[in-house]
Amino acid sequence: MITITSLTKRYGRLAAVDDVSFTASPGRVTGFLGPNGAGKSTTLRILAGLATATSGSATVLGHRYADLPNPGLEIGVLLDASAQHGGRTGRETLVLAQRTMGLPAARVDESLELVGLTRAESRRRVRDYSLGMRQRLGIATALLGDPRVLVLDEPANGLDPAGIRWMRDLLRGFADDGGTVLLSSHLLAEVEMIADDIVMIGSGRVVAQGPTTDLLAGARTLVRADDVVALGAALAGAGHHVTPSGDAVLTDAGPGTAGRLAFGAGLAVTELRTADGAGLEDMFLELTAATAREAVGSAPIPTGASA
Ligand SMILES: Nc1ncnc2c1ncn2[C@@H]1O[C@H](COP(=O)(O)OP(=O)(O)OP(=O)(O)O)[C@@H](O)[C@H]1O
Repeated sequence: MITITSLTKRYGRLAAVDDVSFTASPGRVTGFLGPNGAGKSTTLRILAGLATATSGSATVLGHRYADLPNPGLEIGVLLDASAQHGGRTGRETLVLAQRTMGLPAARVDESLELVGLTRAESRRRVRDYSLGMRQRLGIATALLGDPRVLVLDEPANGLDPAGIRWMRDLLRGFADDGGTVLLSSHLLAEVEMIADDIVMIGSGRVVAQGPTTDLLAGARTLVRADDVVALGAALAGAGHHVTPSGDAVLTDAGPGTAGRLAFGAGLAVTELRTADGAGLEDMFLELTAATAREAVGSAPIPTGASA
C-alpha cells in the first residue's frame, strides 16, 4: 500500500506538487498520469526518499522510505533507467545491489531471468545497453529484494512492442500476486490497458482519480458554463457524478439531462458535447488542458499505439 497525503512540494514560488492525496492498493496497478511538468516525478522522488516534501507525507506500507531499515525489501523503485552507471556490467550493477541489501547471491541470476536478460547480456557494460535493456536491468534491480511494492517512472519507455507486452504481463502478475504497483506514464493507451486505478494530475494537482472503468464510464458529457461552480452543484444536486475540468465539468449525465439541469438552474451553457467512448487519451487532454504548464493540446501525445 502506498499512501500519499496532502503532499506539497514547493520550489521557490512554484508548487510542483500541490496538496496531492491518493492511495495505491495491494493487488492493483495504479497508473499515475499527467502532462510534462505535472509533478509526477517529483511525487515519486519524494516517495522514494530522493526529495523532501514541503508538507504532507508519502508512505510505503505505513512508513516513510527513509524510515525503512532495508527499503529494497519493501519497495522496488525504477525512476530513471538511463541513470544507471555505464561503466559497470549489468551483473555488477545487480551484485552491488544484492550485497547492499544482504541478499543471497542466487537472487542475481533469478532477477536476470525474471526480466529476460541473458547471462551474456549481463556481462556487457551498461553503456552498451539499449534503453530497453536498461529498463529490464532497472526492473531486475527493483525486483531483487522481492518487494511487495513497485514504483516505476515511465517503465515502458524504450521497450519494443514485445517488451511492452512483457512489461504489462510482469506488472499484472505482480499485482495479481497481491503486490502494489504505481507507475507513471505518458503512454495513455498502455495505462488504460493495464491500470486498475488511475490518478491524473495537472500543474501539481489531482484532476481525476478512481477505478479506470469508473473514470471512463463517468466521462460521458462535457459541459461548459460561465458559472461552473453552480453548474457542478446543479448536476451533483441531481445525483450525477461531476469531475471539474478547468471552466467545464465532465459528468455521467447525458447531454440532454445535463442541458436541462443547467437550464433549470438558470445557467447559460457555452459548450455541451458528448465525451462518449473518448478513451483515456481524450479524457487526459480534456482534464489537463486547463492546467497543463506546457501546450498539451497542441502537441502530439504518444498514444502507445505502437504497443
Ligand atoms: N529541482 C527542481 N528545482 C526547481 N523546479 C523543479 C525541480 N524539479 C522539478 N521542478 C519543476 O517542478 C515541476 C514538476 O516537475 P516533475 O518533473 O515532477 O513533472 P513530471 O510530471 O514528472 O513531468 P515529466 O513528465 O516531464 O517528467 C516542473 O515545473 C519542474 O520544472
